[in-house]
Amino acid sequence: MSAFDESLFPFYEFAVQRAGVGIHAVNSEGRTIIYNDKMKDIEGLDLDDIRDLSILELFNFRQQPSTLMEVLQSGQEQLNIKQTYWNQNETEITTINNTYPIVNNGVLIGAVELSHDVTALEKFVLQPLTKDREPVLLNNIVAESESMKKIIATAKKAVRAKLPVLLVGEAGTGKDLVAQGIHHEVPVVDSSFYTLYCNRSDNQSIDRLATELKTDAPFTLFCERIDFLSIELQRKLLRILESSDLHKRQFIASIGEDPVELIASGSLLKELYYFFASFTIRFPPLRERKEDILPFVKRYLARRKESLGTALSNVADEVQELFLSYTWPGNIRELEMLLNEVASLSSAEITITFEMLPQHFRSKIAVMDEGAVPLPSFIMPSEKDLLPLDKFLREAESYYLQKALTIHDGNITRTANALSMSRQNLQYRLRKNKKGEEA
Ligand SMILES: Nc1ncnc2c1ncn2[C@@H]1O[C@H](COP(=O)(O)OP(=O)(O)OP(=O)(O)O)[C@@H](O)[C@H]1O
Repeated sequence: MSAFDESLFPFYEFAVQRAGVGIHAVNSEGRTIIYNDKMKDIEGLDLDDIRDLSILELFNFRQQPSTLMEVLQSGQEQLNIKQTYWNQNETEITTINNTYPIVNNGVLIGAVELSHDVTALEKFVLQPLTKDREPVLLNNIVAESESMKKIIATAKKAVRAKLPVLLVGEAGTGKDLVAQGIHHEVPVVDSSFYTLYCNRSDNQSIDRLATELKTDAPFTLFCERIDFLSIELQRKLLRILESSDLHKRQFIASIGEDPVELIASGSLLKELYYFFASFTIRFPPLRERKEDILPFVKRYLARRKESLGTALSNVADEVQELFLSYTWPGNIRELEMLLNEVASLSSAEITITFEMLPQHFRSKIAVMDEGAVPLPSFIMPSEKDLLPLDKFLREAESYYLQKALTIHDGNITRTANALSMSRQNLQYRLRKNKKGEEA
């Protein structure tokens, strides 16, 4: 088969588009040249969104080191790299990636990443192993920090008052867990816990809910992330809830950001907010209540030992310090998934040591240690966080140059060679960026 047989291109193209793995290929300059439908599903982006972006602009998309960029730099393949991130649709995604350099006639011409979406596997097979097998009780939730203790106390008051509750906090802070704790606080015979997973355009589940609410059965309804529903569906949900018997049911909802901002940006219906807001419970991110980190780890290891018989029961001092200094953008969920990963790869080890931490986590810590200013995220969660383009590009450039210098031990000549620029150009850009930072 000739490599240049152009009549085969439609077949290649078809196979790439229909493949069950995400495929993302970049040329040697880091420009995207292939981005298939599966990758679009995974990342929530379109080829048109990214075609004109250089890797500089793209590489912070996952807020994790870009394996494509690393492979372009090193020429070495990277296999079985697990990444968890929040895509453009604010959906949490876990992938396992294999990234390969593409070499033609001895010259590196680009890199290709194959992404396996294992989100469902994580959620339904791996995560339940760490979940409580018994009903979640408010008293069993890890609450060492003052703010978490206050959350538990307010949740108990809400149960007594039997009023709707609004849980406000970033993803992974424990809103779902507290909703379940509220449900189990005062057991009601035959009462069930229902979760309405709010999806922008999912009319059907709202209709199913309307039918369910017509019955007499007691239950707790948890509307998870109502801010993800379109305003039209929020209005419909409100109508259904208002026509239901409030005394028989416990209604709980969650949102991911401050309600005032969500209302102002048109993502939350004011009236729906008022419906739930009798008890508003705010969950601070984990980085603002670090006292919960080590107790959570301790409890996780004890449970894992009990259910799966793993030997792990301690954390080395060095790792404890890292856990306390890291910012945990994915909150307790991120910590829990990291522990899942470490524990599933452990055998007879008793203590979690630095060497047992996965490479992607160590890279994040390394970036923090270098004092690098985290890049503004390429995909912004809300309009207010958008930076002017030239400011974003300046920050991206500064970050990239610093990373490149670190890789080459601060050696200007080697760094300039690696970046295919002259020493003078590199020095000029470093000086310019420094002035920009001082200004
Ligand atoms: N205080 C805590 N004690 C024990 N486990 C916790 C605590 N907070 C969170 N978790 C665990 O972390 C994971 C994420 O929590 P949860 O699903 O409740 O977050 P969430 O705020 O509802 O996230 P999202 O907004 O993405 O739905 C769960 O597995 C949960 O069991």
